[in-house]
Amino acid sequence: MSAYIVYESMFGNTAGVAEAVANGVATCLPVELVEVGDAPMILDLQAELLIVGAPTHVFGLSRPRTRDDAVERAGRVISDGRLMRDWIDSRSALSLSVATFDTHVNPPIPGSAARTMAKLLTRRGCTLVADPVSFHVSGTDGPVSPGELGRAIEWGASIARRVGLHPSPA
Ligand SMILES: Cc1cc2nc3c(=O)[nH]c(=O)nc-3n(C[C@H](O)[C@H](O)[C@H](O)COP(=O)(O)O)c2cc1C
Repeated sequence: MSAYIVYESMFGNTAGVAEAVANGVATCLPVELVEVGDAPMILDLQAELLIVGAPTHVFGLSRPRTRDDAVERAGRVISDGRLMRDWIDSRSALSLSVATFDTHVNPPIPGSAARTMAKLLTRRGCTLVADPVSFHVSGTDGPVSPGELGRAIEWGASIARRVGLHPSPA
């Protein structure tokens, strides 16, 4: 059994949280971490557990317009290719175990990329193995709020333990 973590990130905060989640998962399962623009097609994934992470943009997942706003703000961003919503948007049924996380400003405002991704993936037949979770950043550009990277490591480890101990039936 192995895990794949795919993330989208403009300013680097979600990338940092994804790395922390990967460190947690790696305590139990082999794991690969990849930016969404470099990920294989979702249908071709050779993993039993898929974890996806993205920044919350305008109450949900990024769109071309919100990506442009991030570029205007930062000049350069990490994710400048395929959108997470397009990567997830497979027309075929999927049967992966999935968990979703996002980054989100603190104090929180309504809406969550993690919940949007969970909805898109379960609609395609994936099974959620944990409730969608948000990790906080201190402002639009970050940094990740104190304690959140530790929480991300523990979240990754808890999912890997759960899935590793109770693999879904073949
Ligand atoms: C265009 C844009 C829209 C955003 N909309 C929201 C929002 O609706 N809710 C929220 O909590 N944060 C919002 N944010 C803040 C992002 O969630 C924050 O920039 C992100 O967590 C940083 O992650 P990253 O460094 O991986 O891009 C927005 C940021 C941008 C650039």
